Amino acid sequence: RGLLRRAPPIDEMRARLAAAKWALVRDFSTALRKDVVVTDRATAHRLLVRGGAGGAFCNRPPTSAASSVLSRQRHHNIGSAPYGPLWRAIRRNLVSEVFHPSRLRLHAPARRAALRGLVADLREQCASSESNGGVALAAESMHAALFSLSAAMCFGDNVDAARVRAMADAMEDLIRSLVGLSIFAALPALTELIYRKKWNKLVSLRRQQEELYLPLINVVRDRRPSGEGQTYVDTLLDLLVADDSCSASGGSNAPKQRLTDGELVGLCSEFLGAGTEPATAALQWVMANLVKHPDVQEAVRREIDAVVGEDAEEVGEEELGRLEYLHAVLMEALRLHPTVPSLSRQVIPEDHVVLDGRRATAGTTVQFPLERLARDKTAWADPDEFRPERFLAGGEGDGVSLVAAAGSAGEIRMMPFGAGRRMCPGMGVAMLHLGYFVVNLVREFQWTEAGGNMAVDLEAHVRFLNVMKRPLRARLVPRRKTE
Ligand code: HEM
Repeated sequence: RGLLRRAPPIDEMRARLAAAKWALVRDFSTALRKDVVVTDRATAHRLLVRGGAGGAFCNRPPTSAASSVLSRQRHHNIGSAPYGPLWRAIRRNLVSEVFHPSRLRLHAPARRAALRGLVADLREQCASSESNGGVALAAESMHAALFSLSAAMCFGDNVDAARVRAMADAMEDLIRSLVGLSIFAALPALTELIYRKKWNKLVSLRRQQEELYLPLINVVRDRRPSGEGQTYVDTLLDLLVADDSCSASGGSNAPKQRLTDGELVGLCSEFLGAGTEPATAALQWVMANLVKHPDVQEAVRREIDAVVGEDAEEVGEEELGRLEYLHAVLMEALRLHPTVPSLSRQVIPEDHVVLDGRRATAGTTVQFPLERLARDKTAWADPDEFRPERFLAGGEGDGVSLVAAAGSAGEIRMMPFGAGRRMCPGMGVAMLHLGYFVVNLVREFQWTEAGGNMAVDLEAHVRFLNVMKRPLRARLVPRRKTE
C-alpha cells in the first residue's frame, strides 16, 4: 500500500515514459547523423554555387514533409525530391508555368484583394480597440491575408473563406507537429513502431489535408479543358513526370505519367506552406524593424510620396521597381532575420566535397546557418545593426544580390533564399508580395510601439522557421480616409 501511495499517478508515469522514449530515439538518431556546419563564406560559395566536383551537391537529407515520411521517402514534393528528373519537372513547372512574370500578372487581382482585406481588418481592429490605443494583432491578420493569397494562386479565387480558414488552421497544426518529426525522416520504420501516437497524428493531419484539398482539385479538374489554366493545380494536372526509379538521367525515353492524387495533395501543401509561412515571418520582421526605427519608416513614406504621389489609391506592384529605399529596407531585414534558419545538403557518393582538406563521406549532412553567415563581422560593418542605407548606392551592400551566385565575388554575404540549383524558386514572388504589402501598409497606417507585453520584441524563436518570439502587435493610426 505504502509503495502504491508513493508511486506517481499513472498519467504522470506514462508521460515520463514517453519523454524517456522520445529522448532515446532522438539521441539515437543524432548519433547516427554526421553533421558538418559551414560558417566560412568562401567555402559556402564554393560548395553551394560550384557544387561538389563530379556530383552537383544538390541533395537534401531526408525531410519530414508528410508525403515523404508517410511514404517512407518514396513520394516527394519539390523540396524533398532527390536531385533528378522528378525534381527537375516539378520545379520547372513552378518556375516557368506559375511564377513566370507573364503568369504572375494574372494573379494581380488576388494580390489586391488580399491587401484590401488586410487593410480593412487592421482598420476594424483599430476602431474596435480605440479604448486601448488602436493596438492590432498584426501577425495573425498578415498570416490570414498571405494564406488566402496562396490559396487563390493554388486553387483559384472562388474558394470560400471558411475553407481557406480551415486549410490555414490545418497547416498550422501540421507545422506544429513537424517540429518534432525530423526523427521520422531519419529512422522511419523504427519510429513508426515505437512512436505510434505521433505517427498516427501525422496520418490524421494528412487525411485532413486530403479532405480539404481534393474537392478543390476536382473542381479545377472538372472545369477543364475550358480556357487557359491559371492556378497551380491547373499546371500540375497538365504535368507529365518521369518516374525517378526508371530513369536516373531523366532521358526523353523514360516513361512519363500524370501525378497521382496523393502527389497533388503533397505539392499543394508545399505550395501553401512554403508560399505563406516564411513570407509571413519576413513581413513581421520588416514591420517590427520599422516600428523600432520610426525614422526609417518615415523615409519609406517620403519615397512613396515622391515616386507615386500622395493621392494614388494604392501603390501598384508595377511601381515597386522604382522604390530603391524600400528595396534596401527589405534586404536589410532579410539579412538580419533570414526566416529559414539553415540550408542543408547531404553528400551522395557522386559528390566530391572537400571540407578542411578531406573528402566528406557519403551521407554527411552539411549545414549552412544563414543568420550567422549574414552577420559576419568581416563582411559587414556593425553587422547586428538595422541600417538599410548600407544597400544604397555607394554603401557596403551596394550590388549584393539575392541570387548569391551573382556578383558575389566568390563568397556569400547573405542568402536568405538559399543558393545554387536548389535555391528558393519562390524568391521573385516572395519579394513581390513583401514589397507590395510593406509599402501599402506603411502608406495606410502609422506603425508605432504598443506598451507592456504588446511591445515589439526583436527576439527570435528558431524552430522550423526563424520567427518573432512574440508575434507582432503594434499601435496603428490610419493615415488615409476610407471612402
Ligand atoms: C520570404 C519568403 C521566402 C523565403 C525567405 C524562402 C526561403 C527559402 C530557402 C532558404 C530555401 C532553401 C534553399 C536552398 O536550399 O538553397 C527555400 C526553398 C524552397 N522554397 Fe522558399 N522562401 C520563401 C518563399 C517561398 C515561396 C513564396 C514559395 C512558393 C511556393 C517557396 C517555395 C520553395 C520551394 C518549393 C523550395 C524548395 C526548392 C528546391 O528544393 O528545389 N518559397 N526557400
